[in-house]
Amino acid sequence: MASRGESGRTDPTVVRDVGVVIVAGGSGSRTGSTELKQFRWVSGKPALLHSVQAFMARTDVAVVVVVLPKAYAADPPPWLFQCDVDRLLVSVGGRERHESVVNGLEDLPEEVTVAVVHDAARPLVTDATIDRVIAEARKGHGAVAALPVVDTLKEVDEHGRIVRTVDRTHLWRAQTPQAFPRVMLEEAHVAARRDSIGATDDAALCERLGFPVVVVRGSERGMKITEEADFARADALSLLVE
Ligand SMILES: Nc1ccn([C@@H]2O[C@H](COP(=O)(O)OP(=O)(O)OP(=O)(O)O)[C@@H](O)[C@H]2O)c(=O)n1
Ligand SMILES: C[C@](O)(CO)[C@H](O)COP(=O)(O)O
Repeated sequence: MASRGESGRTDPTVVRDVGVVIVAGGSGSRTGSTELKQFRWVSGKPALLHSVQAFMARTDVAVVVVVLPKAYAADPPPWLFQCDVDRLLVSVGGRERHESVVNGLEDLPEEVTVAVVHDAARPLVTDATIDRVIAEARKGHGAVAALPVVDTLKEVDEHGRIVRTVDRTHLWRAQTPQAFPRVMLEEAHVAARRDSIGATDDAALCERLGFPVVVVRGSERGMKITEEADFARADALSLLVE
């Protein structure tokens, strides 16, 4: 179920084949706050609005589907419409992130051939990262914004004892946006539901089927707001010029 904004304009000369699903349907429990982290302000505006406006600034984006918790999907916050409302749809979130993604994908219009999934919890997404993942998805494979691991990684047991040091040579930290040929992502989610498989990101559902997925360099600005302390970090990062 989706609702479309009212007024707005479209430029018939622009080819808009990209559909973006911004997943904002979570409860943000790890912040310890009762206020939804995706609605809280970061660098002068609600976290979610940063991503909506960033994706709408890309000329090849046909539609942005915002997936909200059920209570908000029927009556979204008014500030959400500070964008090109003609390209905005609102869908209802699911119990798990991957269910929210599926609900958003189902509302993408038929003309969309490239599907992008982005966490509303990553408000400071950069234009360069968005363009990189879309460019790679256009080549027929999945693309994940990511950063190489630069810290030494330790595997630790339940007592806090280090079990071993993990070879980090080929390890990257996956972020979002993640972009895919639409048919690839839809097939991956159908298979995951059939096999009762969940995953913390969309790329994993494609990888398990042997679909090609590459990493593209993301940004430290692409950090995810997970815990309360991340809000101050995001505000500080927002001041950095990439
Ligand atoms: N059922 C869910 C769960 C998560 N998300 C979204 O997926 C993104 C990444 O998830 P996460 O950071 O884990 O957000 P929450 O699940 O809200 O956080 P927590 O796990 O702390 O409750 C967030 O933008 C969140 O809103 C979603 O749309 N639907
Ligand atoms: C999708 C993601 O942001 C990639 O790093 C991450 O897996 C989301 O994890 P979360 O536990 O749902 O925040």
